[in-house]
Amino acid sequence: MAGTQQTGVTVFLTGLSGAGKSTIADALVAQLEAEGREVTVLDGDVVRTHLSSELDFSKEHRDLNIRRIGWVAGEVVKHGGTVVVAAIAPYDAAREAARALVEEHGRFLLVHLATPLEVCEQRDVKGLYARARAGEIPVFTGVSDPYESPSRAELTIDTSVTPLEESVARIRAAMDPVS
Ligand SMILES: Nc1ncnc2c1ncn2[C@@H]1O[C@H](COP(=O)(O)OS(=O)(=O)O)[C@@H](OP(=O)(O)O)[C@H]1O
Ligand SMILES: Nc1ncnc2c1ncn2[C@@H]1O[C@H](COP(=O)(O)OP(=O)(O)O)[C@@H](O)[C@H]1O
Repeated sequence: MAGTQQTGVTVFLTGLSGAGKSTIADALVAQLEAEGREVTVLDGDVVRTHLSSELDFSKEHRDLNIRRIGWVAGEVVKHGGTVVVAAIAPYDAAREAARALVEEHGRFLLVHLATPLEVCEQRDVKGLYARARAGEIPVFTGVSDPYESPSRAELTIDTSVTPLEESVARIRAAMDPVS
């Protein structure tokens, strides 16, 4: 019934490659599903395979990618759903545009994974930083392309000092509306 539908929410994880977006998204989704909640996951890598396969990593295409993610998230939230986004989303204006699309229909939590570049680079989960430093990837976020820190984030977490379980617990707590 429309009047009793729960308010939808989007958790938007932003940060450098290797900051911990996918790791935290996976653990958060596992917890939400264990609670019996269905979750729509919009992970940058997956979105770029299915929805944004023609896009490159220019500013224009990154912004378009994030606008698409924001629109899809808004559509899910409109119907009371829960969305977890994991995307670099390096530009503040695009993140705020995604926020606006979601907040037309429900709640939006921006989580800035502020893990230092040195730590992300040391992790180098996919070997991309080494390739970027070698000049094989000409525009790589944090190395040769900007990451704008959020002007407003509901949560800021540095995964080099915050255990995974604590990050998930903080985000999960922030998802519940203050009564
Ligand atoms: N040039 C360049 N810069 C940044 N990232 C790159 C690049 N090329 C490929 N990749 C891989 O693409 C993943 C980021 O995609 P996103 O859709 O999240 O990026 S964005 O939000 O549109 O900026 C990102 O995934 P994560 O490492 O999980 O962040 C990278 O694996
Ligand atoms: N406290 C932590 N929180 C999240 N990830 C961590 C933490 N400590 C180490 N890691 C590791 O850092 C890496 C983060 O990679 P990933 O989640 O793929 O980042 P992203 O999706 O932002 O590119 C993983 O290998 C993960 O195991």
